[in-house]
Amino acid sequence: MANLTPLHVVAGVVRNAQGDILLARRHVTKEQGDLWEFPGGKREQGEEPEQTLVREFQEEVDITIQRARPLIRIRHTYTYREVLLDVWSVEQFSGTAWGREGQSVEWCAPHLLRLRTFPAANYPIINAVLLPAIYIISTEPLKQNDPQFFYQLEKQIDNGLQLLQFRAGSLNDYEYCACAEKILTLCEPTKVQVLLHRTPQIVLSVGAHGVHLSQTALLNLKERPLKKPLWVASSCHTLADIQHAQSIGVDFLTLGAIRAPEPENSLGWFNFFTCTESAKIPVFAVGGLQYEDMSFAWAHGGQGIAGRQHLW
Ligand SMILES: Nc1nc2c([nH]c(=O)n2[C@H]2C[C@H](O)[C@@H](COP(=O)(O)OP(=O)(O)OP(=O)(O)O)O2)c(=O)[nH]1
Ligand SMILES: [Mg+2]
Repeated sequence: MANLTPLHVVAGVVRNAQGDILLARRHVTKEQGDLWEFPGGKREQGEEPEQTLVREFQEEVDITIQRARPLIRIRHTYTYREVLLDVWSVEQFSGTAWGREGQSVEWCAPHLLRLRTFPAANYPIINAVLLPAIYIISTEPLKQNDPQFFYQLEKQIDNGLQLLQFRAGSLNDYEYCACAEKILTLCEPTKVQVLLHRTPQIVLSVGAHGVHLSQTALLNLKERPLKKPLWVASSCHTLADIQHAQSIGVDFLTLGAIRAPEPENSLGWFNFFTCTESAKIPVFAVGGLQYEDMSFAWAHGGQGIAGRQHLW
């Protein structure tokens, strides 16, 4: 008889001082043999996921984990079993990694992760690894050369901005493109990824890093509008939106509003969690959030938080 409970597997993403990520190569005789993986293994009875993570890292790669936080949970059905891959981001560890079970281990630069062959469940996890925990949505510039807007942008870049969505409903396409080009120039030295809340054609014409689709734009699409490695992100409000986003190959999404101006329209953390549990791609919480909400987002299966009022 088929086993209906998914096999709970806890794995960890560890970065060294250069930002490279620890990978291990699964033994050729194991399930998913000869593929690269994030070290980890099956949760044993009575263990909390964090205890599994600590034990598996000790057993497999001789690393002692001091602090970790949830990154993403993905359910994947292999022919032999459904697996719940519970992936953690390791924030503090000690020790020097080596393959205690005879497996190869390697530190891999993030931009090379997509070139490695992993088990099928891992592909959305790679996006979660490549994305930061904060997705900043810009405020509206008043005009194409709004000095206050660019001052704020430079401040954000100095504060470590990594992922930006440029939103400016009041600018026409010409003004929007001029502004986007200036943003891209300012963001280039620190490799900030800039997604445009406009058409995929505009993304290609100005050389941005991807598109952010509104819920309406998402629902009108039948296929992914840009090729990888450009990002395709979208705004979602319901589980049906999420399923559509996944069916066309969206890379990540924002889900909210967690706290809407009218409380009766708020999604809330419990509903957010229900959605992230069935989602197979990274989900940012959005809507009335502040930096202090980050640990709630992580605890409820989110990649992190997105927003503008309080974050920009
Ligand atoms: N550790 C790990 N397992 C993964 C990844 N991706 C993925 O699909 N899996 C699957 C493969 C296996 O079916 C399962 C993990 O099993 P495992 O063989 O690592 O478990 P374990 O360390 O407890 O090994 P063992 O004691 O059974 O030998 O999860 C990943 O990135 N890391
Ligand atoms: Mg293992």
